Amino acid sequence: MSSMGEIWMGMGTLMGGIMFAYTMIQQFVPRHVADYLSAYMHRTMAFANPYMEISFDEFTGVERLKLSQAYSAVEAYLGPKSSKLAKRLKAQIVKGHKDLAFSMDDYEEIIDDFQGVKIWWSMGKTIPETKSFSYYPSATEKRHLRLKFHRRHRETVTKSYLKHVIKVGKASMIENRHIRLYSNNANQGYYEYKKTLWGHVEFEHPVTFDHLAMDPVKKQEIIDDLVTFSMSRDYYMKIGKPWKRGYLLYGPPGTGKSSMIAAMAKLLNYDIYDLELTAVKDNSELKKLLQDTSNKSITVIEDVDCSLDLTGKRKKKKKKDDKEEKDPIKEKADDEEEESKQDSKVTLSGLLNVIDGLWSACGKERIIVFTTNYVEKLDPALIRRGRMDKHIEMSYCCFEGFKVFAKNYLDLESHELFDTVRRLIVEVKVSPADVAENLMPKTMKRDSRVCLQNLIKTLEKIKEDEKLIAEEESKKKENDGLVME
Ligand SMILES: Nc1ncnc2c1ncn2[C@@H]1O[C@H](COP(=O)(O)OP(=O)(O)OP(=O)(O)O)[C@@H](O)[C@H]1O
Repeated sequence: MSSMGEIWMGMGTLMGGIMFAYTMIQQFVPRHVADYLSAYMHRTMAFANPYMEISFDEFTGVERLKLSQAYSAVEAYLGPKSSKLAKRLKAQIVKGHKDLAFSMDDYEEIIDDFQGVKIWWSMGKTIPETKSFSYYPSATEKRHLRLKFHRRHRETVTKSYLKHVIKVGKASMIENRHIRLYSNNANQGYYEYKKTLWGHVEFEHPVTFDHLAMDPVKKQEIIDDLVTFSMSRDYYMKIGKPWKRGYLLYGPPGTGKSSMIAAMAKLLNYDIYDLELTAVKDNSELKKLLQDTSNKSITVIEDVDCSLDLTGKRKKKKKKDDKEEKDPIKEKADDEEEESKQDSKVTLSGLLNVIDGLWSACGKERIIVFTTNYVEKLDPALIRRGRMDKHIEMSYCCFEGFKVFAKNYLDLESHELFDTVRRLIVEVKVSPADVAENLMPKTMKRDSRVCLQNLIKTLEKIKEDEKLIAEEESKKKENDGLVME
């Protein structure tokens, strides 16, 4: 009787023979026959192979541009195991951690153990065949993590082990999470491999709600609203509404709208997606971009009045330095950029669909924020309650707001400075940004007198500007009168 070893050897020779014959046949038979043979071959191989495999691709979606959450969770789960078990590792520095973070290198394998079941994990990648030579990695080079196990453990692996992997991985991702700031025009690299829908950086804005100078009652109301939203999963499920909320922040320049968004993200630990509408080609690109945002995120459209007009056509954003002389080359480049923006065809209805169309129900825990300096210019449809659930006016500070400034910046022993700042903020209504700009004694080690002088200069400039505006207006009125006569 043949031994087990002999049987396996025989099987091996047989499989090798089949493979050889299969390769030869493939070259000479018509395509549809080759496809049929290929499927048959795989079934035969699978029958003989006692192991099963499951793959996790790095990217998902039709165009394979969306980072797979399952892949990220598995990667996070395998991280500590890889650093102990793998022989070839990839190392990277992670913000906020002293130690390097390790992960498995390409084509490396480690073995995991779960309730006595052995699981092999390997890291692989697919490189598409390219005909031309390139120095740069291909855009379509995609990684995958693959696990292999004996098929008698199918139930254990698919029902328990994978649940365990995803749970542990997700917990580790949350623990090591840093807020990211995504932007849709940051990653338009020259090279194909660099192009993705969103580019991101770590979000390091230091502002929190404690730093925001505004009416404390209003501030607390906003905090409560945000926290309630983030904990209302069951409520949204019960009433059958997508778990999302819209905020409209409006008010004069420099009154803290961007700072408020940063404080919101910090409070909830959400990523920020800064959507530059003028860089979006059309409605379908807008949809793709929004579909590619993650849960627990804030999508921001700043100065929405400048990005889209009420008929859905594009408007030029007013350049600050219109009156300044410009370098002609830079001017040409700017004009070209502006023209390309004009080519984009995002419409008002496209934007409305993005906010409350069918697809928007796909994500969870999403906030959308519009900011504007001119709320009256916006189409009421865009900001009606239900779309933009909460309208927040950011304005010049009241006395309570001034107290936050005093706490943030002032040397409280300098009564002269204290009084001037109070007057500027509460009475003259200088924008918080202008005041903040001039009040940095703690950080900049400037003495109070310098701050005071700066503030007085700011005040004088404001008065001068006001005088100029008044003069221009009266001249215009006079001219209008002459024309009438
Ligand atoms: N309410 C505020 N509380 C504290 N600091 C503020 C406030 N408003 C403005 N600042 C200061 O002014 C700077 C600019 O403010 P910010 O960019 O948030 O204003 P904004 O309303 O978004 O302006 P814009 O409309 O011009 O975009 C901030 O970095 C901060 O230092």
